[in-house]
Amino acid sequence: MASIAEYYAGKNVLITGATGFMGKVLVEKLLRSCPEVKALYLLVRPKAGQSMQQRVSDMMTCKLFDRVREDNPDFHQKIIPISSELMQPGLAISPEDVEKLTGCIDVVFHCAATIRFDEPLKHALQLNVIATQQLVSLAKQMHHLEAFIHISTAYANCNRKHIDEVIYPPPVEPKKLIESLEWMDDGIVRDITPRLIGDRPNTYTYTKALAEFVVQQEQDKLNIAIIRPSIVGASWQEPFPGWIDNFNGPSGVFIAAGKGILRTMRANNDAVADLIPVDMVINLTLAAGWYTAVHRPKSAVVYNCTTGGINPFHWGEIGRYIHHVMSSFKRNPLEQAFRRPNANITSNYLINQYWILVSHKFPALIYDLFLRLSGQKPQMMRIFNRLHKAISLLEYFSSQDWEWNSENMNMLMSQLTPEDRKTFNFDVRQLNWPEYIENYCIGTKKYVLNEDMSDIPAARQHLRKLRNIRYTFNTLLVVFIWRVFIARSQMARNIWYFVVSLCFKFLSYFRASSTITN
Ligand SMILES: CCCCCCCCCCCCCCCCCC(=O)SCCNC(=O)CCNC(=O)[C@H](O)C(C)(C)COP(=O)(O)OP(=O)(O)OC[C@H]1O[C@@H](n2cnc3c(N)ncnc32)[C@H](O)[C@@H]1OP(=O)(O)O
Ligand SMILES: NC(=O)C1=CN([C@@H]2O[C@H](COP(=O)(O)OP(=O)(O)OC[C@H]3O[C@@H](n4cnc5c(N)ncnc54)[C@H](OP(=O)(O)O)[C@@H]3O)[C@@H](O)[C@H]2O)C=CC1
Repeated sequence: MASIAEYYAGKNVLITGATGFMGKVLVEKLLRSCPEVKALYLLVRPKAGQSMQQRVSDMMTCKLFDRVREDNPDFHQKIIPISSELMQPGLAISPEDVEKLTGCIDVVFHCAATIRFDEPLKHALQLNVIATQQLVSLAKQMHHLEAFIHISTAYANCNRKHIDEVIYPPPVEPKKLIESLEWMDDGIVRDITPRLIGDRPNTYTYTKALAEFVVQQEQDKLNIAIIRPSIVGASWQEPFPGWIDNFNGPSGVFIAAGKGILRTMRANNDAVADLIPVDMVINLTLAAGWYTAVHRPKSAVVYNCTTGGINPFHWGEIGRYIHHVMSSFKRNPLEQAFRRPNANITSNYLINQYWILVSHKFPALIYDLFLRLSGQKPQMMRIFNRLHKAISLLEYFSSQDWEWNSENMNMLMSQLTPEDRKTFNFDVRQLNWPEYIENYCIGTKKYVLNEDMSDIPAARQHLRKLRNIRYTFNTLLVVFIWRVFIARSQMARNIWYFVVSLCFKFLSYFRASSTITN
């Protein structure tokens, strides 16, 4: 049987969401580890005043592609951008491009989605469900298509506690929902959204569940695999340890903690923190593409791409490793930190609220007061309000426990040759969590914030300055409180005199004993 790289040799691959976090890693890995792939057709839209050509060119110059560039400086010749806006009818692909794609594509990877937790339902439905439906229709017209790989999420069925590698009945028939939302204005849709999503936390997980069903409906006509990654984090090894380019999920939390802004977060200590590195997800995705095309399973195969059942890591452990995370940030500090990094995880709501008040709101108030007094615009309270909104949306995932069955992931691994197991490694048992988290933190600094590692001494100096400010502030606070007490209470005065006289006696004793020994 052909190895994975041999399978992709000479193949034309279509990728949606290639400009996104996972899509980019997929493109890079395909080019680097399957160098004989014929061409990658990327469905890209123009955005923020940039044409799709420009966006793809910019993407290929980014650091992620350094290793591919080294191996093959002409790699860009294999990339063929196709203009497409997935929210439009027919995905806004020109008839010539449709003809080209239907004539040559062998494998489709569908990564595009809106992953925002606060997306209005209509928008999430349009992109995550209707666009998927349209892509499936396009795929059915492809003459040589061997595999259709859909990227879902392990949380599509987060209303269940145990999640098997099956497609569950959808919360509502997608067709009916699409038809009924068509005539409703945005206000009505907003009002009925909580009723519709029911026991799911957001429109994202709800629409991803519907999308799985939409894909499954075509399992008789297409060879389908559905990949369900859990919380996708920075890369483990490839192309560089710690590569990450966004603020989603834990990345924003780590950055906010590293900047000394986030000091407390609620998580269930005993629950599994199901992180999975992006390179492992992509390796599994490519292996699933190969397996689907070669074995052509009769029905859609679902891969729960998670770590919890195999190499579990708990929020409580993050709590213990947090010193590791924080000391990593103290060794490699982020620039312009607000305070020294020192975050805590707690499962207790009241304790969390207390720390929010003392460690978030109070310092923000003081800082904003300082800004106002120095004639600047206050900003810290606004930043904290946004942080609290983001954290409140993430806490659903950090305060509960799920159990995913990942037998298909193990089955797939057993099908790989020893060589492929190394090149397309998704053996999560090999993950060393403290080392991974340390690289993740450094990655947020290097690749998300684009901070120069040579500026670390200055960042450390800034942390020392913050420490001195804290010591001075704390000393002044204690003296102030004590002064207030002494002025008002006879007992405080008595204690104060007692402590002072005790210190004096000690000093006299030590001076006397050192005079005798001399
Ligand atoms: C030490 C403690 C350690 C403990 C670790 C604990 C970790 C817990 C993490 C739990 C994670 C659970 C995730 C569950 C994942 C489900 C998996 C998936 O399927 S799906 C995948 C998961 N999906 C997600 O994770 C999506 C979740 N995110 C969202 O839904 C939205 O971002 C939002 C609603 C939270 C905020 O919306 P909104 O307020 O409108 O804000 P915008 O987004 O519009 O951003 C505005 C600007 O701010 C920028 N920026 C952002 N953060 C930071 C930062 N920290 N700093 C600086 N800057 C930051 C941002 O780049 C943007 O810049 P620009 O582009 O304008 O230049
Ligand atoms: N990140 C995570 O933690 C997890 C992600 N997933 C799934 O993985 C997949 C990829 O996620 P991720 O890479 O993190 O997401 P990103 O938000 O980084 O990328 C989304 C991609 O979709 C494209 N896209 C969005 N809207 C449109 C549109 N209207 N027309 C054309 N393209 C569009 C974006 O293009 P553009 O650049 O033009 O905006 C981008 O390339 C998603 O299906 C997600 O559900 C699953 C589990 C966890």
